[in-house]
Amino acid sequence: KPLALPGAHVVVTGGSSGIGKCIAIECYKQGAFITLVARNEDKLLQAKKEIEKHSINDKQVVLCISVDVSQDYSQVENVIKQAQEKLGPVDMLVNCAGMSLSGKFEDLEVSTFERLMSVNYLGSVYPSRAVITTMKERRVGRIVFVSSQAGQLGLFGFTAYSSSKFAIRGLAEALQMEVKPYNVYVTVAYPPDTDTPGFAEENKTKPLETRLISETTSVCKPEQVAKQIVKDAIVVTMGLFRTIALFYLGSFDSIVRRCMMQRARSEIADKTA
Ligand SMILES: NC(=O)C1=CN([C@@H]2O[C@H](COP(=O)(O)OP(=O)(O)OC[C@H]3O[C@@H](n4cnc5c(N)ncnc54)[C@H](OP(=O)(O)O)[C@@H]3O)[C@@H](O)[C@H]2O)C=CC1
Ligand SMILES: CCCCCCCCCCCCCCCC(=O)[C@@H](N)CO
Repeated sequence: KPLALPGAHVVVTGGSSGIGKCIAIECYKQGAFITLVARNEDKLLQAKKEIEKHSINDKQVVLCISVDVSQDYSQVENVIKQAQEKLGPVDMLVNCAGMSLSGKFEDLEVSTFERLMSVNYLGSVYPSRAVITTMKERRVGRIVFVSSQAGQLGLFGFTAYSSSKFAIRGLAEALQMEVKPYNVYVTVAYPPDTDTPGFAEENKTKPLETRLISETTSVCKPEQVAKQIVKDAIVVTMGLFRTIALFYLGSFDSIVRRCMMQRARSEIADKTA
């Protein structure tokens, strides 16, 4: 049942920096082949060199592809095609590309809401949409979404960021219900503040209240956050919320399974008729 990482193809968006880079290193250390997806080519090459230091055999490959995951679906689809041609079908997709901008609601430009929604939300929809058909066909796959603690609680200064991270949760839970019968598993990570280049950038413009709220918890190391995310993706378990919702989700899952079986039966009946 757990996904075997040795020899697996893992695509990490946002894999050139911070949490994404640490996730790539963690998977590479366990024998995976990696595709890094981000915009800046220098940062991609830098990260590739760093990741390659952790190889455990001489067959492992780190592929880099530059694309903006938030702009054009057909570009993202092409990137996934290229990656699959070089390293085979994607076994695990980690949607880690994202950014944070904070400020009081009335001080944020309207364009900031559009930007965060495209990068954090659509930037997770596009790569997932591009891998899902093959995963369902192969009956193999993991899709990881990186939300945030600010994706569980709406917090001062995060009207634009929190909503883009809440959106990810809705997407992930709905998608999980669709793909579970195909042995494809979806996980969502809700990390706390983590010491990354993106976090340093965010702190330059954080409102005081946001900073004080954020300082009530400690800052995590990206290696530690990455380790947990990879572990949760390999061995899928249930969080507290999911346990409470177990009855409902379980009965919904069985509706989905029943429909799938019914459809399969009528297809067979049609063929033999
Ligand atoms: N650090 C933290 O405190 C927390 C972070 N998170 C989330 O974790 C994720 C990673 O954060 P963190 O490691 O701090 O971020 P970093 O800023 O350090 O790294 C972001 C990565 O995403 C890439 N990226 C950003 N925008 C795009 C885009 N439009 N298209 C393709 N790639 C893109 C960047 O490369 P490039 O710029 O070259 O494209 C880079 O590789 C984000 O989704 C963030 O919201 C969640 C909770 C806490
Ligand atoms: C049941 C839920 C538990 C909630 C615990 C309470 C936490 C309050 C402090 C939260 C600090 C803000 C985190 C945002 C991290 C982030 O996404 C940005 N740093 C990205 O750069």
